[in-house]
Amino acid sequence: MASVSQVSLLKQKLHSAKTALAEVSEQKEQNQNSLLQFIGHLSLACKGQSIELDNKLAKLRHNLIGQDSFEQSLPELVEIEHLLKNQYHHVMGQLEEGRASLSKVIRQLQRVNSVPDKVKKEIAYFKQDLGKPFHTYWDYFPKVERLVSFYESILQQQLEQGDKLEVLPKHRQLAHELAQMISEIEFRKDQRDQVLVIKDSLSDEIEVETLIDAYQTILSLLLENIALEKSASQEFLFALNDALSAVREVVSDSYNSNQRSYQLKKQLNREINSRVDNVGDAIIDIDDINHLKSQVTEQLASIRTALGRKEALEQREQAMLRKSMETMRDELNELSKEANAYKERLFEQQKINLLDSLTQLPNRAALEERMEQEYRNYQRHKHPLWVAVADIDHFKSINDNFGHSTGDKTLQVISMALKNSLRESEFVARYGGEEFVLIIPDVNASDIEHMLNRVREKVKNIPFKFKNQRITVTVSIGAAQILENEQINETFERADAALYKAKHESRDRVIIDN
Ligand SMILES: Nc1nc2c(ncn2[C@@H]2O[C@H](COP(=O)(O)OP(=O)(O)OP(=O)(O)O)[C@@H](O)[C@H]2O)c(=O)[nH]1
Repeated sequence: MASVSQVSLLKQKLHSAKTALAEVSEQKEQNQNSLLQFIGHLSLACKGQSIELDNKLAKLRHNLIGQDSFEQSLPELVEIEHLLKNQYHHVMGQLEEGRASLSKVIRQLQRVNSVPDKVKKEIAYFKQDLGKPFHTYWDYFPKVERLVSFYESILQQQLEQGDKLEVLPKHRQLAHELAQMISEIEFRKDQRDQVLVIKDSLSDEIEVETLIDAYQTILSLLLENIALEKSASQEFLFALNDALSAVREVVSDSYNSNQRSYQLKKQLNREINSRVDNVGDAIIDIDDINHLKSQVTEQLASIRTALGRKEALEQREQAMLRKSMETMRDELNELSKEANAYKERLFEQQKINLLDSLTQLPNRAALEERMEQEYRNYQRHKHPLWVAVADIDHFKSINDNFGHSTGDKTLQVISMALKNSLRESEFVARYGGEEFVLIIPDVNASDIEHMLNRVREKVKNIPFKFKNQRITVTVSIGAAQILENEQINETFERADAALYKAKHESRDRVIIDN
């Protein structure tokens, strides 16, 4: 009996265990299905964000369908979690970048003068709103749409106004390039103030009309330069020609008048001679003394007249000669004045040609001349000779943050500091942009690094203050010593490569090529 009841109890237990097992596996299947469903939705939601993530999710879904437990897929899940995390940071980064570029565009929009007041206000609110970070792309897209609508209303307004041209980033770029080009052109002293005004007008807020005006003015200044140079030579040639023809005229005048007066003189001489002969004949022929007296008196009177005429002729000749000599002297004086002015102009032009107009340091042409000269010295005496290339660090950010004319002033101040930190026998030129080349003779290898570091520190210690902000500007320097059998250009290239290294090793440093 007891065993019968035990068996039925066991049966009961077995039945309920079976039911429980069935429930558990049903539950598991349900869980697995929900997981599959979840992964399916996650795949859809993430689709297109990252190919790697897409592939991993598809593979996981595929694996889970064939498996009766998802434990095997745990490593894949961990990987996907990692990818999702990365994706999150990537998206956040992109959103932040998007927000920053929207803010930049908005700042540019705020600079446009012709924005209607109402839109101006909306833009200001929008800008405040942009200060808050975005969390999803859905925060970002409407902002872009809004921005486009601002553009549209500004464009609309401008179309209605009709005359003012819209300032595009391309125009700003052109203005920037023009300003840079101006820095590289050598203008005459009397043109420089005008050029500075144009340069100022090109920094920061420009209008398209300003840009066009600037182009026109610069072009006419350049043309004027060319024309002036040409007319200077022309003036000189004309003056030279005038003077030469004056000389020729004087010579031929004096020849002609000489010829004429020679004939006259000959005739006069003949007359005088014949008078004298007549007197002689009279003395021989005439016996009556009274008659002789009157004859002689008559002859003498005509001799006197002839002599008087002769004297008058000679005086006239003398006066004519003096006059033509004076004309010739005046012409020659004029010519030599002209030649001096021309010489001065050429000298001035030569000086301009060798000086950088912005910094007044020697320019690239002057550098080449000096390099040749130092190279010749080196070949003769074999004393040490160094070439160093210095470049201002992050100079672009000075232009970007404080404007091109502040950039120009910075270049001027640094140029002076470089020049003042060198000895008389040393040389610095502006090679271009924010790059300078130093030629340093007679310094030993053990001293050069210390010497260049002094130059670097000198620049670093300049107390720049822009927009009430104390700024430290630094330079990186690369240097090389000329080697036996090396051309100086090769030394320059090694110095430039050392500068490149200095730039890559955190800047504000001196690197010597060894
Ligand atoms: N204001 C002004 N800027 C100039 C002149 N010549 C060149 N520049 C600017 O100098 C900047 C040089 O920038 P980059 O070559 O990028 O170098 P950087 O910003 O100094 O950076 P690193 O050299 O890498 O430290 C550019 O923005 C040029 O427009 C000039 O005569 N005046």
